[in-house]
Amino acid sequence: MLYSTTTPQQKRAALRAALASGTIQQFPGAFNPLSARLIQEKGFGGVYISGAVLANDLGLPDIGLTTLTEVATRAGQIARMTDLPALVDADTGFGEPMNVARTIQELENAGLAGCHIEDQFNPKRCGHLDGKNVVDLDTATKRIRAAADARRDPNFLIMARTDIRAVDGLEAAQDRARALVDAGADAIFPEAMRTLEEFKAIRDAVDVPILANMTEFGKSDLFTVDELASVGVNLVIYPVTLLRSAMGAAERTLETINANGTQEKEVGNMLTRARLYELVDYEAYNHFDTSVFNFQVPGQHQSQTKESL
Ligand SMILES: C[C@](O)(C(=O)O)[C@H](CC(=O)O)C(=O)O
Ligand SMILES: [Mg+2]
Repeated sequence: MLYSTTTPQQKRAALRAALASGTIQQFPGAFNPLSARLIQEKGFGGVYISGAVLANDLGLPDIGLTTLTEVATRAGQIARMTDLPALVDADTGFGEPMNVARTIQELENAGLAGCHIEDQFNPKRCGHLDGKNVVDLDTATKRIRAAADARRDPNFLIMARTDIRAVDGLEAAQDRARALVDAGADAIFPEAMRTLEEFKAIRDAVDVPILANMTEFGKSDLFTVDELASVGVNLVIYPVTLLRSAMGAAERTLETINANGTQEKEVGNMLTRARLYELVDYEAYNHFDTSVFNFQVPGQHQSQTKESL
């Protein structure tokens, strides 16, 4: 009821343990706080909070227009609705090293379990689009070092994302991944890998957990979780999947209303009122008052509820 009772510290420790468990983790992207509830209910190990989704949700393209305040606020709203650890996309860190340090502390304050910081130039773009560029090694490693030094909870996960594969090739991605780990990254997100072999090459280059981004309509095929586990991937994200599904459904429903003058035909595909109430734990709120106002009035024998007064 209200919010998760698991503390951010517990979630961070849980994320560390999950990544060290040897079992691949699957984090779907929550496009709002309620969808984080659904992700938890369906048994996933964690929640991803996508920068693309946060931007698109505001009607903006994913080109670095969102601010730290917007991202930390929304990510915090999502993180506090679930007991699962939440990993947030911090883009390029919202500036250079000093800003990156502040970003980490704000994300810690917002209750996140970790974040990833990428080595793209600003304005950044989706890692699966052409025409992106990366900063030099010195700038990239400084961002990560600043992030690692700034955290106050040693379990807050600093993941370094490198977009260099699409710019300078796979070997450059291996070299950069190693350098980012040396700079203090706890995990690596190699962006826009094209094949399973490429994931394997990154796996061979570093000893820390690695992430696979299974975003649709991008440069990677949609590998199964078993395929990804077979090449040593520790964590797979489905960043924009739920937003695309939800918006796809919304579009179809609007078309149905236009075509038929009623939504009737789509009702069977909707989350029912009962399911929606279940997800927001409506029942628990019904009982809240009765437990709080169940007190003894001096001079009377039986306890009285608010209703009987
Ligand atoms: C993972 C990602 O950074 C995101 O913001 O979710 C995006 C996803 C996408 O645009 O499909 C990315 O750059 O891959
Ligand atoms: Mg992103």
